[in-house]
Amino acid sequence: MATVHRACRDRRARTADGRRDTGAVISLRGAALSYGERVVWQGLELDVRPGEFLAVLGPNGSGKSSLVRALLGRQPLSAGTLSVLGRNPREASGHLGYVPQQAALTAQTMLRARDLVRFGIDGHRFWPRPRTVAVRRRVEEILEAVGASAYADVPLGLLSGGERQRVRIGQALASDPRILLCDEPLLSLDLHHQRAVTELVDARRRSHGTAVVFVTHEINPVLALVDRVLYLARGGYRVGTPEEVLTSASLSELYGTEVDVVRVHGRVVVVGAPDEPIAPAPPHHIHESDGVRP
Ligand SMILES: Nc1ncnc2c1ncn2[C@@H]1O[C@H](COP(=O)(O)OP(=O)(O)OP(=O)(O)O)[C@@H](O)[C@H]1O
Repeated sequence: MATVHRACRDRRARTADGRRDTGAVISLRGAALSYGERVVWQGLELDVRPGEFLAVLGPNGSGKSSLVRALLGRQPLSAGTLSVLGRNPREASGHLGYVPQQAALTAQTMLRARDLVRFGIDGHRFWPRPRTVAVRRRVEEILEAVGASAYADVPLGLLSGGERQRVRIGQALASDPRILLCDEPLLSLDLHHQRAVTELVDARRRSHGTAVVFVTHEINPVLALVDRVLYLARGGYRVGTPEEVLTSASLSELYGTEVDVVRVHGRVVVVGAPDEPIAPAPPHHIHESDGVRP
């Protein structure tokens, strides 16, 4: 027995690529992602801890969704290493919950919230799936947890954007993930639904220690919840608490142009940040100490 424990301890002590385990559920070292000649980001050093809420910000085309795809094991890095739960991201994908960007659904779809959540539990199995009492009970629990019980049997195409987003979060949570990846889950939601969605995600990470990587264009709806911000722009990045990263000095340096960060009534407003992707800065722009804040 003691041998087994020691073996487990030893396995935990090292990550898949032989580095000492820091307890991080996501670990990127010297990571770069390119499409052909186009370098999206590079030199990325990042550890995400269990239960941490990391918001990923940046202008259009800065590589936020590409990062999510890399974490899902769907997009290889062009340099550096990425480990998810101490493994290759593909091997860890069963422990990840993913809330994709809002996809258009036809009003004709007959799929219901109940079906989508069930796919989250047993979607990886081939049909026919046994509808066990345990699965049915779990579906009900999740629908209840995300506040979707009332419309569990309504075709998804007839639900509002906010209702659908609750169901998607339910689907992502159904497999009891250790990491939740959310790609712009607040897009096109009104303030009330934005709050409901962010509270659901926050409750999950507090109750289960699920790490959250939350891509968003708009920091304010999650500002009070996030532990750290990863801000991608111009091929580089900054990472740290919102107070560290969302400053005029930090973002001006990252963008290579003057950017003002103003705080008004508890909201953060970034003024002067270019919307369009700018050519990445040359590699020497990224300092070793950039953004690597414990
Ligand atoms: N499969 C691909 N092949 C080639 N280029 C790609 C591919 N996917 C994304 N890109 C390009 O990589 C860059 C980063 O795209 P990505 O979707 O990751 O950015 P983003 O920050 O999520 O953007 P947005 O905020 O607009 O959703 C963009 O310039 C995009 O056109």
